[in-house]
Amino acid sequence: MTPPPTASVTPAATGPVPPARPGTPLIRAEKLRVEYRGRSGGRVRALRDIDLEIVEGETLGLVGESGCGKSTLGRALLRVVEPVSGTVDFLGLNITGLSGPRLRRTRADLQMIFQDPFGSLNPRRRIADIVAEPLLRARGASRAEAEPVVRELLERVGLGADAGRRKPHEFSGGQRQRIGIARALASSPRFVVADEAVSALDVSIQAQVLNLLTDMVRERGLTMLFISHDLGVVRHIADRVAVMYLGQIIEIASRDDFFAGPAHPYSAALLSSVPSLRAGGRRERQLLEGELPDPANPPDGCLFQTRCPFAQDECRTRMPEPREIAPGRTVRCHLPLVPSAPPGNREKG
Ligand SMILES: Nc1ncnc2c1ncn2[C@@H]1O[C@H](COP(=O)(O)OP(=O)(O)OP(=O)(O)O)[C@@H](O)[C@H]1O
Repeated sequence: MTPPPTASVTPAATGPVPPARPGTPLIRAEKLRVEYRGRSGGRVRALRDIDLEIVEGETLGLVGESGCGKSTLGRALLRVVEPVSGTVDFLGLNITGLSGPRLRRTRADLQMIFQDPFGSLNPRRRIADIVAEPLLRARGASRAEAEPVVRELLERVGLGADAGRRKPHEFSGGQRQRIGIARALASSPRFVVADEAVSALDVSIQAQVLNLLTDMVRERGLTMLFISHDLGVVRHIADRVAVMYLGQIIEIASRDDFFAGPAHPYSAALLSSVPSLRAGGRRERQLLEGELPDPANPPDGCLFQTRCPFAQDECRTRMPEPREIAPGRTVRCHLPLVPSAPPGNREKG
């Protein structure tokens, strides 16, 4: 296999980035809180003290209804959105306090693929300049260094090296998303957030772009947070799945455990809304009752209790803490649908 193109670049001001070590923590969020001013004047807690670890080489799928905080989490991990409190560590370095050139150089390792290729590509610029930008700006590469990297990337994403001379309007939606992928990978990042990266595309094009993305992520050993409302796509691409509800991660599990039988009633309702994904033994559709609460005015106790068919008194008064019910499987629910593994099994890991 040809190694991925890399420019000869200046090392990050944070020091040379250590080599990839699959399975070790790459990104860690601790008590990450982000708030916005709500329409009614109240505070919307978009992220409620999120604790999350993403290990090197994995793809974590992030799902949940619109407005639950998925994009905010992706952006906060990349330091595009500033947290009110909490920290983000990248390879053990707290990047929450970085600014200026140190932040800029760290950003070379942390890139984003956007949902809307139209919105994220400047219509007046040539594709070669758009793709080269992260390499020039964040890695400090020269134009001469960037040129072969960009040509190789444009070929790799299936557009041909000459695509660099053209402008975004000359390409279809799927092609523009390929340009978005090339741009995100130009600076040889270690971590990529793909935020609804294929949602705006036709289904047939979605599959092609998704395959390209997964191939490139695998080839380069990248770590990815894959945000999507489409559970079918997440099952295809993710190693683990995290589910968000009103700014909290309410379940996190391996892809296989999750799709075999989700542990949180909210996850179960999300899954049961997709006929082809209904988990074994729970064939009936479990409708989500009621409206998503106003995030500026959330309920007491468990945030999901107003819509949960299994809610008991305790759920209405006490917020459940995250609980590890099996190795690598955490749920924030007083009454999870999947019983805790007996201690013997848990130790086997
Ligand atoms: N710039 C902003 N100003 C005010 N409120 C915001 C802002 N961005 C997001 N929010 C609010 O924060 C909450 C989380 O939004 P976010 O976009 O992160 O959710 P999401 O799960 O990604 O939704 P979607 O799937 O619709 O993109 C929502 O209540 C949203 O209205």
